[in-house]
Amino acid sequence: MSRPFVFIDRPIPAEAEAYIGQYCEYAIWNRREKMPREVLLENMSKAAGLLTAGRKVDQSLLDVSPQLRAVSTISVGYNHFDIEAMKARGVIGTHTPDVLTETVADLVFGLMLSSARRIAELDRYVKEGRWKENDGESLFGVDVHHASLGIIGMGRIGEAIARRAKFGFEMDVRYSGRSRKPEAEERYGAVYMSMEELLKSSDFIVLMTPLTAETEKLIGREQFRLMKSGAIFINASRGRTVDEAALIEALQEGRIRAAGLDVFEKEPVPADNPLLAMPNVVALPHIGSATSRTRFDMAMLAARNLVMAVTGQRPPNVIPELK
Ligand SMILES: NC(=O)C1=CN([C@@H]2O[C@H](COP(=O)(O)OP(=O)(O)OC[C@H]3O[C@@H](n4cnc5c(N)ncnc54)[C@H](O)[C@@H]3O)[C@@H](O)[C@H]2O)C=CC1
Ligand SMILES: O=C(O)C(=O)CO
Repeated sequence: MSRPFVFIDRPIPAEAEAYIGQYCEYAIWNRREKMPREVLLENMSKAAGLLTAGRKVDQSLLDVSPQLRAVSTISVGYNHFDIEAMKARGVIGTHTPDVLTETVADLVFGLMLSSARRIAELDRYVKEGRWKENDGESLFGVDVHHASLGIIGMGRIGEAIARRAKFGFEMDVRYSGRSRKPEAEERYGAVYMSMEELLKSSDFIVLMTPLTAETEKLIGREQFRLMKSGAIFINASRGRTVDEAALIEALQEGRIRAAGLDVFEKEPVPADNPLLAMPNVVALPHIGSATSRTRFDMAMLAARNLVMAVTGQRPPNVIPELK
């Protein structure tokens, strides 16, 4: 039987590339710069599989990919997949859940601690030689331990955040969502409540949902108005789950104390985004899963998913909507 041809649209670890090479013919775009469209078109015209991390898989891509049977993304989020178009064409979509859960939860805690204790802001202050200006109180922050934490999106990562909150920081955890999560209630004492109640009562609010039609701009002007005065808002989900203009307004008006953001409406975030000029905003370049080990594990899992899908086996990580 001839080996399937797959296209890898970004550099990946040598081990993942070698693994794919054991089972498939492949081409790889091994450079950091933007791929010319002709390269994509040429490869997709014959590819049975695509390994990517965020490329839009929509009708226009499917139209130039007549042989395509599977797309494997090196991410747990798959909002770049047009699920209906993939379903209609019978294209399998896989992602990389679980392997990044703890790494992302660590980063969320980093954002919480940095926003509450002003770590990034005061790091700049010391390095700029301004320590001598200090009058004590102007450097005060707020405590993370024993504070209340509202998690919107109590999934894999949400639970890992709840575990750290409960056992590491003795926080009072609450969550909202479409359904109750009895394990999270039992293990972390998480209290289920409406989003409105959660917003009104939490010192920290962490957004950890996938981006879907339902969660797009889930947090907007009305939701920021409901938040406790002095609340800290953390987003490590996707930029578009938040109405960024409303977030900017809430910060400018001092309705909320601070924000910790790993994701933005537009990425890379433009240098003139007002959020970047705010000392009480911690801004990171979408690095939730970015540790060497986790990125390696994600690439290996995505490679396995791809190989299984294009060699006629059922990969373990087909996205739920396409199962
Ligand atoms: N910043 C980063 O680098 C990373 C961001 N992410 C984002 O985090 C998301 C979550 O990942 P996992 O926890 O693995 O997914 P998951 O599917 O285990 O959890 C998502 C949770 O959100 C809940 N949810 C969905 N719609 C909701 C709504 N309207 N209100 C409240 N809850 C809702 C779901 O019921 C589920 O419990 C990913 O889809 C991705 O967008 C994931 C990894 C890294
Ligand atoms: O996995 C994801 O969804 C990311 O955003 C990057 O790890």
